[in-house]
Amino acid sequence: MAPFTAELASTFFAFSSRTLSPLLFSTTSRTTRITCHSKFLTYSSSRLLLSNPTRPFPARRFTVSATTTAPPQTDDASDSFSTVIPPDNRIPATIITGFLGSGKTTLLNHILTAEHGKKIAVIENEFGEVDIDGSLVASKSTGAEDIMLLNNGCLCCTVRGDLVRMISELVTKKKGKFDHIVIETTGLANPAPIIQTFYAEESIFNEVKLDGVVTLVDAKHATLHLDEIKPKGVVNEAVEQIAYADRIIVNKTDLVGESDIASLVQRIKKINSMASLKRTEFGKVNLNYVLGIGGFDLERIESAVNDEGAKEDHDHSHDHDHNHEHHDHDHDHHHHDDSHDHKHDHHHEHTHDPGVSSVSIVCEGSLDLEKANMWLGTLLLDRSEDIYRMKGLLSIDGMDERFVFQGVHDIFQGSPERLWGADESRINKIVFIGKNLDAQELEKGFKSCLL
Ligand SMILES: Nc1nc2c(ncn2[C@@H]2O[C@H](COP(=O)(O)OP(=O)(O)OP(=O)(O)O)[C@@H](O)[C@H]2O)c(=O)[nH]1
Repeated sequence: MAPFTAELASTFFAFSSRTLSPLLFSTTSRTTRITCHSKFLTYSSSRLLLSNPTRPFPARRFTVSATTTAPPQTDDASDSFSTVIPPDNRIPATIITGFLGSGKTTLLNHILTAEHGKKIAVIENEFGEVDIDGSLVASKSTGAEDIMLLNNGCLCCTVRGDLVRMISELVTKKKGKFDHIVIETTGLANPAPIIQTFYAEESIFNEVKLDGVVTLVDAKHATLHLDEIKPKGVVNEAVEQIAYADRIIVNKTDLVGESDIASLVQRIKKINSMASLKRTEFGKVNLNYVLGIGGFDLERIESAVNDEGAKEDHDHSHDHDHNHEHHDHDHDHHHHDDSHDHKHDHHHEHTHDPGVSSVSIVCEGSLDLEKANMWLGTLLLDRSEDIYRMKGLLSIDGMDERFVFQGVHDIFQGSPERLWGADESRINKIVFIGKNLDAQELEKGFKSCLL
Protein backbone atom coordinates (compact mmCIF):
# COMPACT_ATOMS: atom_id res chain seq x y z
CA MET A 1 0.00 0.00 0.00
CA ALA A 2 2.87 2.36 0.56
CA PRO A 3 3.39 3.25 -3.11
CA PHE A 4 -0.21 4.23 -3.32
CA THR A 5 0.10 6.36 -0.23
CA ALA A 6 2.92 8.25 -1.78
CA GLU A 7 1.03 8.61 -4.98
CA LEU A 8 -1.95 9.94 -3.14
CA ALA A 9 0.14 12.56 -1.47
CA SER A 10 1.83 13.38 -4.73
CA THR A 11 -1.51 13.89 -6.37
CA PHE A 12 -2.50 16.34 -3.70
CA PHE A 13 0.85 17.91 -4.05
CA ALA A 14 0.59 17.94 -7.81
CA PHE A 15 -2.62 19.77 -7.56
CA SER A 16 -1.21 22.28 -5.17
CA SER A 17 1.67 23.07 -7.43
CA ARG A 18 -0.62 23.48 -10.40
CA THR A 19 -3.19 25.75 -8.94
CA LEU A 20 -2.27 26.97 -5.51
CA SER A 21 1.13 28.23 -6.38
CA PRO A 22 1.52 30.69 -3.52
CA LEU A 23 0.89 27.93 -1.05
CA LEU A 24 3.37 25.38 0.06
CA PHE A 25 2.42 21.79 0.54
CA SER A 26 4.60 19.19 2.10
CA THR A 27 4.31 15.60 3.11
CA THR A 28 4.52 14.94 6.78
CA SER A 29 4.13 12.00 9.01
CA ARG A 30 3.90 12.04 12.74
CA THR A 31 3.00 8.47 13.31
CA THR A 32 5.16 5.73 12.03
CA ARG A 33 6.93 5.86 8.76
CA ILE A 34 6.51 7.21 5.33
CA THR A 35 7.71 5.37 2.33
CA CYS A 36 8.00 7.33 -0.83
CA HIS A 37 8.90 5.97 -4.20
CA SER A 38 11.53 7.68 -6.21
CA LYS A 39 8.95 8.72 -8.78
CA PHE A 40 7.32 10.82 -6.13
CA LEU A 41 10.55 12.23 -4.84
CA THR A 42 11.73 13.21 -8.26
CA TYR A 43 8.54 15.01 -8.86
CA SER A 44 8.36 16.99 -5.70
CA SER A 45 11.51 16.73 -3.68
CA SER A 46 12.26 20.43 -3.83
CA ARG A 47 9.12 21.21 -1.87
CA LEU A 48 8.99 18.31 0.51
CA LEU A 49 9.90 17.84 4.08
CA LEU A 50 12.45 15.44 2.75
CA SER A 51 14.39 18.38 1.41
CA ASN A 52 15.32 19.04 5.01
CA PRO A 53 14.93 15.74 6.79
CA THR A 54 16.62 16.84 9.99
CA ARG A 55 13.72 19.04 11.01
CA PRO A 56 11.28 17.37 13.36
CA PHE A 57 8.29 18.89 11.60
CA PRO A 58 7.92 20.82 8.43
CA ALA A 59 7.42 24.51 8.78
CA ARG A 60 4.74 24.80 6.19
CA ARG A 61 1.46 26.51 6.27
CA PHE A 62 -0.22 23.89 4.20
CA THR A 63 0.42 20.28 4.70
CA VAL A 64 -0.58 17.05 3.11
CA SER A 65 0.36 14.20 5.33
CA ALA A 66 1.54 10.96 3.87
CA THR A 67 1.06 8.74 6.82
CA THR A 68 0.82 5.03 6.60
CA THR A 69 0.93 2.07 8.83
CA ALA A 70 2.10 -0.11 6.00
CA PRO A 71 5.30 -2.02 6.68
CA PRO A 72 8.46 -0.39 5.41
CA GLN A 73 9.77 -1.46 2.06
CA THR A 74 13.15 -2.94 2.50
CA ASP A 75 13.48 -4.96 -0.68
CA ASP A 76 14.68 -2.30 -3.05
CA ALA A 77 16.33 0.62 -1.39
CA SER A 78 17.25 2.26 -4.65
CA ASP A 79 13.68 2.47 -5.75
CA SER A 80 12.20 3.74 -2.55
CA PHE A 81 12.93 6.14 0.21
CA SER A 82 12.09 5.49 3.80
CA THR A 83 12.40 7.71 6.75
CA VAL A 84 11.30 7.28 10.31
CA ILE A 85 9.57 10.31 11.72
CA PRO A 86 9.43 10.76 15.46
CA PRO A 87 6.07 10.66 17.25
CA ASP A 88 4.25 13.91 17.69
CA ASN A 89 5.48 15.12 21.04
CA ARG A 90 4.44 18.69 20.55
CA ILE A 91 2.67 20.39 23.41
CA PRO A 92 -1.12 20.50 23.01
CA ALA A 93 -2.88 23.84 23.15
CA THR A 94 -6.55 24.52 23.72
CA ILE A 95 -8.27 27.74 22.75
CA ILE A 96 -11.19 28.75 24.96
CA THR A 97 -13.41 31.25 23.29
CA GLY A 98 -16.98 32.49 23.60
CA PHE A 99 -18.83 35.73 23.69
CA LEU A 100 -18.40 38.32 26.43
CA GLY A 101 -19.54 36.97 29.76
CA SER A 102 -20.31 33.48 28.48
CA GLY A 103 -18.23 31.83 31.20
CA LYS A 104 -14.72 31.43 29.78
CA THR A 105 -12.92 32.43 32.96
CA THR A 106 -15.31 30.29 34.98
CA LEU A 107 -14.43 27.29 32.83
CA LEU A 108 -10.74 28.12 33.07
CA ASN A 109 -10.95 28.18 36.83
CA HIS A 110 -12.75 24.87 36.77
CA ILE A 111 -9.93 23.44 34.66
CA LEU A 112 -7.24 24.84 36.90
CA THR A 113 -8.79 23.69 40.15
CA ALA A 114 -9.84 20.21 39.02
CA GLU A 115 -7.81 17.09 39.58
CA HIS A 116 -6.31 16.12 36.28
CA GLY A 117 -2.63 15.81 36.99
CA LYS A 118 -1.72 18.15 34.15
CA LYS A 119 0.51 21.15 34.52
CA ILE A 120 -1.18 23.89 32.58
CA ALA A 121 0.22 27.13 31.26
CA VAL A 122 -2.42 29.77 30.70
CA ILE A 123 -2.42 32.65 28.28
CA GLU A 124 -5.15 35.05 29.18
CA ASN A 125 -6.20 37.76 26.77
CA GLU A 126 -7.96 40.79 28.19
CA PHE A 127 -9.01 43.82 26.25
CA GLY A 128 -8.33 46.58 28.72
CA GLU A 129 -4.99 47.78 30.01
CA VAL A 130 -5.99 46.75 33.49
CA ASP A 131 -5.95 43.08 34.23
CA ILE A 132 -9.25 41.93 35.63
CA ASP A 133 -9.59 38.35 34.51
CA GLY A 134 -6.01 37.64 35.53
CA SER A 135 -6.91 38.19 39.14
CA LEU A 136 -10.02 36.08 38.74
CA VAL A 137 -8.11 33.13 37.40
CA ALA A 138 -7.06 30.56 39.92
CA SER A 139 -3.52 31.16 41.02
CA LYS A 140 -0.39 29.15 40.52
CA SER A 141 -0.99 27.07 43.57
CA THR A 142 -4.05 25.58 41.96
CA GLY A 143 -2.03 23.94 39.25
CA ALA A 144 -1.35 26.54 36.63
CA GLU A 145 2.35 26.64 36.09
CA ASP A 146 2.15 29.98 34.42
CA ILE A 147 -0.48 32.56 33.78
CA MET A 148 0.56 35.04 31.14
CA LEU A 149 -1.52 38.05 30.36
CA LEU A 150 -2.04 39.86 27.11
CA ASN A 151 -3.80 43.05 28.01
CA ASN A 152 -3.25 45.50 25.26
CA GLY A 153 -5.52 44.30 22.57
CA CYS A 154 -7.20 41.32 21.09
CA LEU A 155 -5.36 38.13 20.27
CA CYS A 156 -6.94 37.83 16.88
CA CYS A 157 -5.67 41.22 15.77
CA THR A 158 -3.33 43.59 17.53
CA VAL A 159 -1.53 41.28 19.88
CA ARG A 160 -1.17 38.24 17.67
CA GLY A 161 2.56 38.84 17.56
CA ASP A 162 2.56 38.84 21.34
CA LEU A 163 0.85 35.46 21.33
CA VAL A 164 3.60 34.07 19.15
CA ARG A 165 6.22 35.60 21.40
CA MET A 166 4.56 34.23 24.55
CA ILE A 167 4.19 30.72 23.23
CA SER A 168 7.76 30.77 21.98
CA GLU A 169 8.91 31.94 25.39
CA LEU A 170 6.95 29.19 27.09
CA VAL A 171 8.38 26.47 24.93
CA THR A 172 11.95 27.69 25.08
CA LYS A 173 12.29 28.79 28.69
CA LYS A 174 9.78 26.55 30.42
CA LYS A 175 9.83 23.40 28.40
CA GLY A 176 9.12 20.37 30.56
CA LYS A 177 7.45 22.46 33.25
CA PHE A 178 3.99 22.21 31.78
CA ASP A 179 2.17 19.80 29.54
CA HIS A 180 -0.75 21.75 28.16
CA ILE A 181 -1.35 25.35 27.12
CA VAL A 182 -4.77 26.92 27.54
CA ILE A 183 -5.47 30.20 25.81
CA GLU A 184 -8.50 32.23 26.80
CA THR A 185 -9.46 34.75 24.14
CA THR A 186 -11.38 37.95 24.65
CA GLY A 187 -15.12 37.73 24.17
CA LEU A 188 -14.83 39.59 20.89
CA ALA A 189 -12.17 37.45 19.31
CA ASN A 190 -12.54 35.88 15.94
CA PRO A 191 -10.89 32.47 16.39
CA ALA A 192 -9.74 32.07 12.79
CA PRO A 193 -6.53 34.11 12.91
CA ILE A 194 -5.65 32.56 16.25
CA ILE A 195 -6.05 29.07 14.80
CA GLN A 196 -3.99 30.06 11.80
CA THR A 197 -1.18 31.22 14.06
CA PHE A 198 -0.62 27.59 15.01
CA TYR A 199 0.04 26.69 11.40
CA ALA A 200 1.51 29.84 9.98
CA GLU A 201 4.15 30.47 12.60
CA GLU A 202 7.04 28.11 12.21
CA SER A 203 8.29 28.51 15.76
CA ILE A 204 4.88 27.55 17.13
CA PHE A 205 4.02 24.83 14.65
CA ASN A 206 7.22 22.97 15.38
CA GLU A 207 6.63 22.91 19.13
CA VAL A 208 2.92 23.22 19.77
CA LYS A 209 -0.08 21.45 18.27
CA LEU A 210 -3.55 22.86 18.36
CA ASP A 211 -5.66 20.39 20.31
CA GLY A 212 -9.01 22.06 19.94
CA VAL A 213 -11.24 25.07 20.12
CA VAL A 214 -13.75 25.13 22.98
CA THR A 215 -16.55 27.65 22.68
CA LEU A 216 -18.72 28.80 25.56
CA VAL A 217 -22.21 29.92 24.67
CA ASP A 218 -24.28 31.95 27.10
CA ALA A 219 -27.67 30.21 27.18
CA LYS A 220 -29.42 33.41 28.16
CA HIS A 221 -27.85 36.00 25.87
CA ALA A 222 -26.46 34.12 22.92
CA THR A 223 -29.47 34.52 20.67
CA LEU A 224 -29.23 38.27 20.99
CA HIS A 225 -25.68 38.26 19.68
CA LEU A 226 -26.29 35.62 17.05
CA ASP A 227 -29.16 37.73 15.68
CA GLU A 228 -27.11 40.85 15.46
CA ILE A 229 -26.79 42.09 11.89
CA LYS A 230 -23.32 43.41 11.29
CA PRO A 231 -22.33 45.94 8.65
CA LYS A 232 -21.05 44.46 5.41
CA GLY A 233 -17.61 42.99 5.81
CA VAL A 234 -17.81 42.86 9.60
CA VAL A 235 -17.96 39.41 11.13
CA ASN A 236 -20.42 38.41 13.79
CA GLU A 237 -17.97 37.12 16.38
CA ALA A 238 -20.62 35.12 18.23
CA VAL A 239 -21.34 33.15 15.05
CA GLU A 240 -17.67 32.73 14.17
CA GLN A 241 -16.84 31.42 17.62
CA ILE A 242 -19.45 28.70 17.24
CA ALA A 243 -18.41 27.94 13.68
CA TYR A 244 -14.81 27.18 14.60
CA ALA A 245 -15.55 25.13 17.70
CA ASP A 246 -14.61 21.52 18.25
CA ARG A 247 -16.50 21.52 21.53
CA ILE A 248 -19.44 23.73 22.40
CA ILE A 249 -20.51 24.37 25.96
CA VAL A 250 -23.93 25.90 26.37
CA ASN A 251 -23.40 27.49 29.75
CA LYS A 252 -25.67 29.28 32.21
CA THR A 253 -28.47 26.84 31.64
CA ASP A 254 -29.75 27.69 35.11
CA LEU A 255 -30.92 31.04 33.76
CA VAL A 256 -33.31 29.84 31.06
CA GLY A 257 -36.00 27.27 30.44
CA GLU A 258 -35.73 24.03 28.56
CA SER A 259 -37.43 25.21 25.38
CA ASP A 260 -35.10 28.21 25.09
CA ILE A 261 -32.12 25.92 25.45
CA ALA A 262 -33.53 23.47 22.92
CA SER A 263 -34.05 26.14 20.30
CA LEU A 264 -30.59 27.58 20.95
CA VAL A 265 -29.10 24.13 20.52
CA GLN A 266 -30.91 23.77 17.20
CA ARG A 267 -29.57 27.09 16.10
CA ILE A 268 -26.03 26.15 17.09
CA LYS A 269 -26.31 22.89 15.17
CA LYS A 270 -27.23 24.80 12.06
CA ILE A 271 -24.05 26.81 12.35
CA ASN A 272 -21.79 23.93 13.31
CA SER A 273 -22.94 20.38 12.88
CA MET A 274 -19.46 19.08 13.55
CA ALA A 275 -18.77 20.00 17.14
CA SER A 276 -20.15 18.05 20.03
CA LEU A 277 -22.16 20.01 22.52
CA LYS A 278 -22.80 19.96 26.24
CA ARG A 279 -25.05 22.00 28.48
CA THR A 280 -23.59 23.24 31.74
CA GLU A 281 -23.90 25.50 34.69
CA PHE A 282 -20.76 27.35 35.71
CA GLY A 283 -18.71 25.54 33.10
CA LYS A 284 -18.72 22.29 35.02
CA VAL A 285 -17.70 19.75 32.44
CA ASN A 286 -15.60 16.66 32.58
CA LEU A 287 -12.10 17.78 31.72
CA ASN A 288 -11.70 15.12 29.08
CA TYR A 289 -14.31 17.05 27.22
CA VAL A 290 -12.08 20.10 26.90
CA LEU A 291 -8.49 18.89 27.17
CA GLY A 292 -6.88 16.30 24.93
CA ILE A 293 -9.77 16.26 22.50
CA GLY A 294 -7.71 15.96 19.36
CA GLY A 295 -9.95 18.29 17.41
CA PHE A 296 -7.12 18.93 15.00
CA ASP A 297 -5.85 15.41 15.11
CA LEU A 298 -6.40 13.62 11.86
CA GLU A 299 -6.71 10.30 13.54
CA ARG A 300 -9.62 11.52 15.57
CA ILE A 301 -11.61 13.14 12.84
CA GLU A 302 -14.14 10.38 12.67
CA SER A 303 -16.13 11.40 15.69
CA ALA A 304 -16.51 14.85 14.19
CA VAL A 305 -17.87 13.69 10.89
CA ASN A 306 -19.64 10.67 12.10
CA ASP A 307 -23.28 11.39 12.17
CA GLU A 308 -26.15 13.72 12.06
CA GLY A 309 -24.60 16.82 13.38
CA ALA A 310 -23.46 18.28 16.64
CA LYS A 311 -23.74 15.50 19.08
CA GLU A 312 -25.27 16.62 22.26
CA ASP A 313 -23.70 14.91 25.19
CA HIS A 314 -25.85 15.22 28.22
CA ASP A 315 -27.09 13.20 31.06
CA HIS A 316 -30.63 14.38 31.16
CA SER A 317 -33.40 13.72 28.73
CA HIS A 318 -34.61 16.56 26.62
CA ASP A 319 -37.27 16.97 24.05
CA HIS A 320 -36.08 17.63 20.56
CA ASP A 321 -38.09 20.71 20.26
CA HIS A 322 -37.72 21.58 16.60
CA ASN A 323 -38.56 25.10 17.30
CA HIS A 324 -36.77 26.64 14.36
CA GLU A 325 -36.61 30.34 14.46
CA HIS A 326 -36.10 30.39 10.70
CA HIS A 327 -38.54 28.96 8.27
CA ASP A 328 -35.67 27.12 6.76
CA HIS A 329 -35.29 24.88 3.79
CA ASP A 330 -34.97 21.70 5.64
CA HIS A 331 -33.51 19.16 3.29
CA ASP A 332 -32.88 16.84 6.12
CA HIS A 333 -32.87 13.66 4.13
CA HIS A 334 -30.21 12.01 6.09
CA HIS A 335 -30.56 10.52 9.46
CA HIS A 336 -27.58 8.44 10.19
CA ASP A 337 -28.52 5.11 11.51
CA ASP A 338 -26.06 2.29 11.45
CA SER A 339 -28.77 -0.20 10.79
CA HIS A 340 -29.57 1.48 7.52
CA ASP A 341 -27.92 0.77 4.29
CA HIS A 342 -27.58 4.29 3.06
CA LYS A 343 -26.51 4.83 -0.47
CA HIS A 344 -26.27 8.48 -1.38
CA ASP A 345 -27.69 10.37 1.50
CA HIS A 346 -26.95 13.86 2.41
CA HIS A 347 -27.72 16.02 5.31
CA HIS A 348 -27.49 19.71 5.05
CA GLU A 349 -28.88 22.45 7.09
CA HIS A 350 -29.18 25.97 5.99
CA THR A 351 -31.37 28.91 6.58
CA HIS A 352 -32.65 31.67 4.35
CA ASP A 353 -30.02 33.84 5.87
CA PRO A 354 -26.92 33.36 3.75
CA GLY A 355 -24.90 33.30 6.91
CA VAL A 356 -22.77 30.65 8.48
CA SER A 357 -24.10 27.13 8.31
CA SER A 358 -22.90 23.58 7.96
CA VAL A 359 -23.37 21.01 5.29
CA SER A 360 -22.66 17.35 5.72
CA ILE A 361 -22.61 14.76 3.01
CA VAL A 362 -22.64 11.06 3.70
CA CYS A 363 -22.43 8.75 0.78
CA GLU A 364 -21.37 5.26 -0.03
CA GLY A 365 -18.91 4.47 -2.78
CA SER A 366 -15.36 5.22 -3.77
CA LEU A 367 -13.94 8.45 -5.05
CA ASP A 368 -11.82 8.92 -8.10
CA LEU A 369 -8.74 10.45 -6.54
CA GLU A 370 -7.88 12.71 -9.43
CA LYS A 371 -11.41 14.06 -9.66
CA ALA A 372 -11.72 14.54 -5.90
CA ASN A 373 -8.43 16.30 -5.86
CA MET A 374 -9.46 18.68 -8.61
CA TRP A 375 -12.83 19.34 -7.08
CA LEU A 376 -11.52 20.04 -3.60
CA GLY A 377 -8.64 22.11 -4.87
CA THR A 378 -10.85 24.24 -7.08
CA LEU A 379 -13.36 24.62 -4.30
CA LEU A 380 -10.72 25.85 -1.89
CA LEU A 381 -9.19 28.09 -4.47
CA ASP A 382 -12.52 29.79 -5.09
CA ARG A 383 -14.12 29.58 -1.70
CA SER A 384 -11.48 29.18 0.97
CA GLU A 385 -12.42 32.48 2.55
CA ASP A 386 -15.95 31.28 3.08
CA ILE A 387 -15.12 27.72 4.03
CA TYR A 388 -14.28 28.04 7.69
CA ARG A 389 -13.80 24.40 8.51
CA MET A 390 -13.94 21.13 6.76
CA LYS A 391 -13.45 17.59 7.94
CA GLY A 392 -13.75 14.43 5.99
CA LEU A 393 -13.35 10.71 6.03
CA LEU A 394 -13.10 9.40 2.49
CA SER A 395 -13.08 6.16 0.60
CA ILE A 396 -10.62 6.49 -2.25
CA ASP A 397 -10.74 4.03 -5.10
CA GLY A 398 -7.86 1.56 -4.96
CA MET A 399 -6.83 2.59 -1.48
CA ASP A 400 -7.08 0.14 1.39
CA GLU A 401 -6.92 2.83 4.07
CA ARG A 402 -9.51 5.39 4.96
CA PHE A 403 -8.39 8.86 3.98
CA VAL A 404 -8.94 11.57 6.57
CA PHE A 405 -8.55 15.25 6.06
CA GLN A 406 -9.40 18.55 7.60
CA GLY A 407 -9.01 22.18 6.77
CA VAL A 408 -9.36 25.65 8.19
CA HIS A 409 -9.84 27.99 5.24
CA ASP A 410 -6.89 27.27 2.97
CA ILE A 411 -4.92 25.37 5.57
CA PHE A 412 -5.42 21.81 4.62
CA GLN A 413 -4.19 18.44 5.85
CA GLY A 414 -4.95 14.97 4.65
CA SER A 415 -3.57 11.51 5.17
CA PRO A 416 -4.41 7.82 4.95
CA GLU A 417 -5.49 6.42 8.28
CA ARG A 418 -6.39 2.89 9.35
CA LEU A 419 -7.39 0.13 6.97
CA TRP A 420 -11.04 -0.27 6.04
CA GLY A 421 -12.48 -3.25 7.85
CA ALA A 422 -13.31 -6.33 5.80
CA ASP A 423 -17.01 -5.96 6.57
CA GLU A 424 -17.06 -2.22 6.80
CA SER A 425 -19.11 -0.23 4.27
CA ARG A 426 -16.94 2.27 2.49
CA ILE A 427 -18.90 5.36 3.36
CA ASN A 428 -17.61 8.87 2.71
CA LYS A 429 -18.41 11.52 5.24
CA ILE A 430 -17.60 15.14 4.75
CA VAL A 431 -18.65 18.19 6.72
CA PHE A 432 -18.27 21.83 5.71
CA ILE A 433 -18.85 24.83 7.92
CA GLY A 434 -18.84 28.21 6.31
CA LYS A 435 -20.57 31.20 4.90
CA ASN A 436 -23.00 31.12 2.01
CA LEU A 437 -22.57 27.40 1.51
CA ASP A 438 -24.66 25.94 -1.26
CA ALA A 439 -25.53 22.46 -0.09
CA GLN A 440 -26.82 21.25 -3.45
CA GLU A 441 -23.76 22.48 -5.26
CA LEU A 442 -21.39 20.93 -2.74
CA GLU A 443 -23.21 17.64 -2.89
CA LYS A 444 -23.29 17.64 -6.67
CA GLY A 445 -19.58 18.42 -6.84
CA PHE A 446 -18.77 15.71 -4.36
CA LYS A 447 -20.90 13.09 -6.08
CA SER A 448 -19.33 13.89 -9.40
CA CYS A 449 -16.08 12.53 -7.99
CA LEU A 450 -17.58 9.12 -7.23
CA LEU A 451 -16.84 6.29 -9.56
N1 LIG B 1 -25.97 32.05 36.68
C1 LIG B 1 -24.81 31.67 36.14
N2 LIG B 1 -23.77 32.51 36.13
C2 LIG B 1 -22.61 32.10 35.58
C3 LIG B 1 -22.48 30.81 35.01
N3 LIG B 1 -21.21 30.70 34.53
C4 LIG B 1 -20.60 31.85 34.80
N4 LIG B 1 -21.43 32.72 35.43
C5 LIG B 1 -21.15 34.09 35.87
O1 LIG B 1 -21.14 34.91 34.72
C6 LIG B 1 -20.21 35.96 34.89
C7 LIG B 1 -19.24 35.99 33.71
O2 LIG B 1 -18.48 34.81 33.77
P1 LIG B 1 -17.00 34.76 33.23
O3 LIG B 1 -16.49 33.39 33.45
O4 LIG B 1 -16.19 35.87 33.78
O5 LIG B 1 -17.24 35.03 31.70
P2 LIG B 1 -16.17 35.35 30.58
O6 LIG B 1 -16.64 34.70 29.34
O7 LIG B 1 -14.81 35.00 31.05
O8 LIG B 1 -16.33 36.92 30.49
P3 LIG B 1 -15.43 37.95 29.63
O9 LIG B 1 -14.01 37.71 30.01
O10 LIG B 1 -15.95 39.28 30.06
O11 LIG B 1 -15.72 37.71 28.21
C8 LIG B 1 -19.53 35.72 36.22
O12 LIG B 1 -20.16 36.50 37.17
C9 LIG B 1 -19.78 34.25 36.48
O13 LIG B 1 -19.82 33.93 37.85
C10 LIG B 1 -23.61 29.93 35.04
O14 LIG B 1 -23.59 28.81 34.54
N5 LIG B 1 -24.73 30.42 35.61
